[in-house]
Amino acid sequence: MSQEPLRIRGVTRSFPGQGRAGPTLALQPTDLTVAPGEFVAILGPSGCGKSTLLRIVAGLDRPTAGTVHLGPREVTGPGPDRGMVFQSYTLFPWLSVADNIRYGLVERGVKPAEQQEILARFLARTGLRGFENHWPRQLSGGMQQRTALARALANDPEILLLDEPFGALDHQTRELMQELLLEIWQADRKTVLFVTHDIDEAIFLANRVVVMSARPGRIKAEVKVDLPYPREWTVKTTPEFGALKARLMGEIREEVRRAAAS
Ligand SMILES: Nc1ncnc2c1ncn2[C@@H]1O[C@H](COP(=O)(O)OP(=O)(O)OP(=O)(O)O)[C@@H](O)[C@H]1O
Repeated sequence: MSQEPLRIRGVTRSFPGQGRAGPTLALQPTDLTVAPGEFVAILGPSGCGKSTLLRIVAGLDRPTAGTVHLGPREVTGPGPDRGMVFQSYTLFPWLSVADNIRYGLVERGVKPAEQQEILARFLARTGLRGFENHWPRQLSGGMQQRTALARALANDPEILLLDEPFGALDHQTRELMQELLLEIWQADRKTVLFVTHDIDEAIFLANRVVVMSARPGRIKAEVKVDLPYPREWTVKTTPEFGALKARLMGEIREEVRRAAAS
């Protein structure tokens, strides 16, 4: 699928109150453009509306006001042009690894020979060769997320939407998954919008880090990450990485304090 820019314009979201509680304003008017092939990380404290914004881009939620366009098309619901991976494991438990990865291809009526070719490619790229007949419950958390990533990529979406995809993994597995994602991105340059609250993860992966304020969320800062690609884990030990980290820590600490005081 050719890639198109993502344009988020004036998107707000408030959730109706329940009982005596008033409505929750989750997102203040938000504008963001993501260019084709860019890797943008959205960083922010818990509850600042990161997932809400990503769900709106995915078409799983509707904004209270504002619009989202992928190329010329307005987003009004989910579609195969956007591939999503969530933090919680969302594989279909009744389908094998292979059938999970093939799911979107079967839905779209892709010919069986082409399905096999795509499946083989993404099993190899995500290191899952040999596990195609396993059930999700037989896989470690890291392998489940590899399968989820392969499932999203197999549909050749215009943009990948990743919501804390490694958030439930242990530290070592998380770092390996970051390297795997980076390898895939460096090879394909697929547009990525990646939500995280992990500063190191955001810097290591992204070209640009967008920092959100405490709730109600808005974009309060944007930091370009000029570290060259291909990146290896050793980049985390460089002074340039340290300087970016110090700057982003400052931005985030301010927001966490504000959130705790409110
Ligand atoms: N369906 C909903 N109904 C009511 N309130 C909601 C709903 N979804 C989100 N919220 C509220 O909107 C705010 C933003 O939530 P969101 O999940 O987008 O934050 P987040 O930045 O992704 O947080 P975290 O990092 O903890 O996942 C929170 O206060 C949350 O309670």
